[in-house]
Amino acid sequence: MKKKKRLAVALDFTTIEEAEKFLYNIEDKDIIIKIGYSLFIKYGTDITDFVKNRGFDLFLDLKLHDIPNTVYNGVKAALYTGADYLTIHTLGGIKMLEKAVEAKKDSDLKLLGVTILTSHDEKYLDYIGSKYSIKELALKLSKNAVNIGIDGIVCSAEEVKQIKEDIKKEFIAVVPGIRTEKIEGDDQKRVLTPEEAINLGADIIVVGRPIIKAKDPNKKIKEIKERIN
Ligand SMILES: O=C(O)c1cc(=O)[nH]c(=O)n1[C@@H]1O[C@H](COP(=O)(O)O)[C@@H](O)[C@H]1O
Repeated sequence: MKKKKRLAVALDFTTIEEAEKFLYNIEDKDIIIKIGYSLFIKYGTDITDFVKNRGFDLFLDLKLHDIPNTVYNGVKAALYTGADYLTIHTLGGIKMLEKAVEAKKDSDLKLLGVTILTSHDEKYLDYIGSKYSIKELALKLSKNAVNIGIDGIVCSAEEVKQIKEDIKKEFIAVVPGIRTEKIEGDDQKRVLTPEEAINLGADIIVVGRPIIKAKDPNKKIKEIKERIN
């Protein structure tokens, strides 16, 4: 059986040259590469093809959030990239999620429903007028998404344990907001370490800056993998 990859590296560069240079130097192929829209908007399938052709699993992070018909077409379009994973916002609502599931149909694409971004803290609840706590809201959104047929959810390590315990159906729990040390002026609010996230139930952790800005990214990948295995 194919070994499950537990580390997704967020390739949050702004030019394809930086991304290519980074990937040429990466020794470990046993990782997932996440491409967000900073690269995808500019380079489209040039960047996704590059990731696939180098043998990495492709995590396309477009966080779709729109009317159902537009998201349906967006998911259909994403299928052409050969992505293994694609993010959509669970806050987009039930109809939108249903259309996303319909669009991916029998393909191998795994849809990941983002719950509450790891850069938010409780202040966000006031902003959206939620009567729920972040934990409650993330759980509610995850349950809806998984019931509709979304393959996985994205949440912080703070919520993942309860979400894993409360949802009986099988799904993938993806956890960003991972830190090995403090980053000055960090925009992330709900963060934990790689091993904490995995011990709390994450199936995949997403790590960006701690790896791509490391002096030696290969060493950092190795260190994180040792910490989660
Ligand atoms: O969907 C995501 O990947 C995502 C969801 C979320 O709640 N928080 C979050 O940080 N992410 C992404 O995960 C990556 C985290 O990067 P670092 O904060 O640099 O480790 C970024 O590419 C974010 O866009």
